[in-house]
Amino acid sequence: MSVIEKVKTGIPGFDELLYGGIPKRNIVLLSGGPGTGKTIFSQQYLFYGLQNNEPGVLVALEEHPVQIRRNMASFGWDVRKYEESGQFAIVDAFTGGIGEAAKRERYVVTSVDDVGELVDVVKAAIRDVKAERAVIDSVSTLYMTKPAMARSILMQLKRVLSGLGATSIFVSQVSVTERGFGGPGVEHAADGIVRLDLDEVNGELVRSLIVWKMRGTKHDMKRRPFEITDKGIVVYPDKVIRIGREYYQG
Ligand SMILES: Nc1ncnc2c1ncn2[C@@H]1O[C@H](COP(=O)(O)OP(=O)(O)OP(=O)(O)O)[C@@H](O)[C@H]1O
Repeated sequence: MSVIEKVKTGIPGFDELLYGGIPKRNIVLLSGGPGTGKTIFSQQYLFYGLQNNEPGVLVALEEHPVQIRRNMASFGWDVRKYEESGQFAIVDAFTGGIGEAAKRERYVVTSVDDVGELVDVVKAAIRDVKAERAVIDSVSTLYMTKPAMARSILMQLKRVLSGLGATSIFVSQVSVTERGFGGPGVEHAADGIVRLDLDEVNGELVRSLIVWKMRGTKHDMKRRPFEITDKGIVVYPDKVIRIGREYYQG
């Protein structure tokens, strides 16, 4: 019997929900509304890899690479030395190559509407650093204006990343009230879905997550609370949370 290799996210409390980690080469859709912690979760996943000799690539579509390095450093995740040693790369799919700071970026996608160009640059970055982990933040940006293309865009990226051996998180933005994870095209194409939520309970915002699907492993089926601290995300795998979300989302 072959045992499926797992990739530890390193997020305290989370790997237990997956009985060890994400099955290798899976594409995990990390879905949630604004401010739910998707970016922090995915950056923590990459940095844990770097600390454990697993190179990574971050495809930045939502924020300037300069801002990403700064935000990561604020959690103690300083990626510069890993960029210098060739174990980490940020693909700049944000600036379009415009601006002084953008000129210093090594991997730049000039037209985000051109998925072919994006795929080529991502491929080069993955090969150069020999990435075992990849994050796209966010995939929603790629098909916001052309939802009919969502599935084919996702499949192209999946083929490249999974084919090159990377285990990936695709950040998927959904609106606060949306019950889904980013549309049927992507939800079925992804190997896993993790949903992050922020809900008002008794006048207070409460964070929780649920593993909706994960090909290649059994997984926890309960809604678990988590927190964001100065060191990143901490999940409480032994606590259950009920948020009565069905009331307003039926
Ligand atoms: N040092 C910190 N300590 C505690 N919470 C923090 C800290 N830094 C950020 N946060 C929380 O994390 C949230 C931002 O998380 P993140 O950027 O990962 O969200 P996101 O799901 O990617 O959102 P969006 O889709 O809007 O970009 C902030 O709104 C804040 O509540």
